[in-house]
Amino acid sequence: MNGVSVSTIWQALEVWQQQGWLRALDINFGRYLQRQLGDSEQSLQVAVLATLVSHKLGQGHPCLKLAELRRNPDAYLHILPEHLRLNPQALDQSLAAFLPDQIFAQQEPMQWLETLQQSVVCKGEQSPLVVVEDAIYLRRMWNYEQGISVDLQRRMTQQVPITAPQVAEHLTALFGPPQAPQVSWQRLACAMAVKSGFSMITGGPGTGKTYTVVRLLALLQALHTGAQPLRIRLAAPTGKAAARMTESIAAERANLPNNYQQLLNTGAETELTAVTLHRLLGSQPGTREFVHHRQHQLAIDVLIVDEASMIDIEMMAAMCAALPSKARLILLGDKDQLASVEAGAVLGQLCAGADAGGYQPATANWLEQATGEAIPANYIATTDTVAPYLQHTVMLRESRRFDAEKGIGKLAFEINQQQTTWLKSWLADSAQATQANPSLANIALLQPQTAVANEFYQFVKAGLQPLQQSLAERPEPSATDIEFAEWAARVLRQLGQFQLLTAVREGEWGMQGLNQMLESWFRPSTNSRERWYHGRPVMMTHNDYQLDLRNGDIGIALATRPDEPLRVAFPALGESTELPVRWLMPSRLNQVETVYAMTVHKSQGSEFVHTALVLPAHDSPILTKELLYTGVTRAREQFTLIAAQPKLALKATQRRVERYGGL
Ligand SMILES: Nc1ncnc2c1ncn2[C@@H]1O[C@H](COP(=O)(O)OP(=O)(O)OP(=O)(O)O)[C@@H](O)[C@H]1O
Repeated sequence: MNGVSVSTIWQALEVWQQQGWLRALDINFGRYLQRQLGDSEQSLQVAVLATLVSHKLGQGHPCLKLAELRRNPDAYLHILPEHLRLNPQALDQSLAAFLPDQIFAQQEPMQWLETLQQSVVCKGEQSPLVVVEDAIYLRRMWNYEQGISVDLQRRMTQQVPITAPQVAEHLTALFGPPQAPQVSWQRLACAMAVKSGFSMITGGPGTGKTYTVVRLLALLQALHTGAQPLRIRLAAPTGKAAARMTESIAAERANLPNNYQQLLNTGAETELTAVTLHRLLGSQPGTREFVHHRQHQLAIDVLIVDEASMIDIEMMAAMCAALPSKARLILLGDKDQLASVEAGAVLGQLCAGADAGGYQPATANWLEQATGEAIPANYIATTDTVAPYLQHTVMLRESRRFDAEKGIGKLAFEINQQQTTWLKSWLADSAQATQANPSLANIALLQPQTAVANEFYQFVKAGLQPLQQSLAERPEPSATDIEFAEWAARVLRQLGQFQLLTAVREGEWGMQGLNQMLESWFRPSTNSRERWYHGRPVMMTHNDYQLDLRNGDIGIALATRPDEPLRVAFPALGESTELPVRWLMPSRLNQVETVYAMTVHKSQGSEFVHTALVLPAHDSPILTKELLYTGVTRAREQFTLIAAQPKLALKATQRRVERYGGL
């Protein structure tokens, strides 16, 4: 070893932990292994690596990549908290020598791999760490990845006895005939999904994922020859995504031809109400275990999961284990969105390369025969190397909601493609760009220099005005409970009309700072000190199984009659309940935060009529094209970018999220 000694590096890790830059959990894991191995330089090397593996896991990476650590220690380990990254001058100079770039400057961490591989912590089937090339995994993460790979390989090779002409006939009834030279990727997606035990349908907003899935459900039942209808379940990673899936499927189902609609009227078998994955698998409070697992699998034939970009590898592994090997798994989602905040980027990794198609001739042949569509030559693989997952993936390419040449669609497209020419000119003068091209009217750029600028205040005030109005339209005290609940439901709907999204949590333009400021602007002056006040919008920050509330669920505190306490209204749980909202006492809600502003991460799976994305005033590795794309595509009708430094949007567009993993 050369350069800084390993004990100095270990000392730096301890400093990071004291500063709160590293979780105690991470360093304790390193300490634990070191104690097992005894006092030596080698065991300290193992302890450093183990601590960093745990640290990366906390950031959502299933493994530590040594080549990345070597290439760019500061950026890769990303240990400084946001406020220090945004304001490096605030860093105590005595800490500068402990930063990753300094301590790893003359290290060759790859050489440490040998030590690690020789160590008992990597030997045997139960070892806590696993090394694969330059990647170091926690055993648990490695097992998840292996479990998922083996499971999906098996599903992909499952033989499904369905012939192309059978499929073609139904596709024509459900979608109409092929419209050459246009290619219907939706028809292709259905043909793909009925032929295989595992398939993925990826596409941006409004590309018809729901439209396709409803037809796919009908097609699956129509092709099924068993005595009983297929048992189909729908699920999504979050409560909100599940509720949206249920709603959009119910709406789209009404457009099916009658005979196909009837196939979906099978009562309990085709359960068209989507549930969260946690509920489907049966989560058990206080444990990682689910009611359903490999030894007690779900009694279903088909599982369709929406918003699959939010599935982390632990959940994916649990889902694969709980799904019978003969059951079909269909994942829907937008591969270009941010991945789950937990570890892994399952959909992004499995669908990597889907833009280019990558179909082997055999795959393309089946698809063409079953659909009558001609797959353009540029989507056929040009090499003999088979990309197995791509043989089970269809990307929907045409957005029905957004025109790629107009406003929100244009902005999302340019960011997603990492193209900066148009973006640069739009950022330089968005008003001029809209004047020259009125189809850009649903996107706007605001450049307030500080968050207290009047320009920003006026913007937010206008955005929240309809909500304030509906809060003021409280029924008279003599109104019935139902009338109060209906009013609360109207207020909740207004909450979905306008939403500020932030890239970061801390700082002037971070979620916390903005929420504090907006509270000071908009809370009623009568209770300026109370944590809870009439009109406080809140979001759950954790799952609460007792209250049946999920991380990300949104409610609002409302004062009803003068003699009643303040209560928080959340959307009702299902159609069976009488009231459109349910009321909870604030004292029962321990894990909530104010949500005038929410982070882009938390906004996944939601859409707002007018979405405003706020960028910080300084660059940060958090600003990536995935974050911008996810933020922009949360907007249904209007999008505003708020950036004191618009050029940061260009930097972000050029930066990608790196999530390493072996799927
Ligand atoms: N092939 C089609 N023919 C006619 N209309 C279609 C077709 N595909 C989609 N649509 C319509 O386009 C709109 C968007 O489709 P859909 O809601 O299925 O997209 P999505 O990908 O599920 O969107 P989201 O981003 O909300 O998940 C819907 O109104 C749908 O009915």
